[in-house]
Amino acid sequence: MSDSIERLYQAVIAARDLDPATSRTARLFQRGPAKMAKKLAEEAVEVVIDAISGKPDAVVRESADLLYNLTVLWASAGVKPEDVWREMERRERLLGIAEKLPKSPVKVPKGLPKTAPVPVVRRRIVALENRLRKRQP
Ligand SMILES: N=c1c2ncn([C@@H]3O[C@H](COP(=O)(O)OP(=O)(O)OP(=O)(O)O)[C@@H](O)[C@H]3O)c2ncn1[C@@H]1O[C@H](COP(=O)(O)O)[C@@H](O)[C@H]1O
Repeated sequence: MSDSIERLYQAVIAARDLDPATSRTARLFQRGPAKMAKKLAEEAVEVVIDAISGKPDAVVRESADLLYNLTVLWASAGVKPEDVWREMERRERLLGIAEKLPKSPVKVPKGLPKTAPVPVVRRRIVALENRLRKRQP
């Protein structure tokens, strides 16, 4: 799937400077990030509605539109697909490590007065992330 998105990203970059009268992508770039964001949000809602309505074929079509509009917004924001893949790989490593940790739920002591602040449960993954960040060059 990442190959398809990377090809689409290259096509979006190539279409950016085409004639907005004939290229939807060029028209989106001409109208700017706010319009791109609006289209992306609309497509996300369309995916949600079709999924809840039990229309998998429509979910497929709208997901393709969603990925197209996301790719356009990435290009506009200066984000490349490989930036996102790198973040996903980083989380996979973190989650992979976190999955091996014992899940120790934080026990809130009984009898705390109602006004006492509830202890903030910091997910272990955050601690791991800090450790990994220290290790990275
Ligand atoms: N992958 C896509 C792609 N997916 C979806 N879309 C457009 O996204 C729209 C889907 O959103 P909507 O359902 O809201 O459609 P719409 O109601 O017509 O859109 P609006 O009237 O709301 O603007 C469709 O009209 C498609 O034209 C795409 N438009 C272009 N591409 C690719 O982008 C590249 C550049 O193409 P051009 O933009 O045509 O230069 C090419 O590789 C294309 O294949």
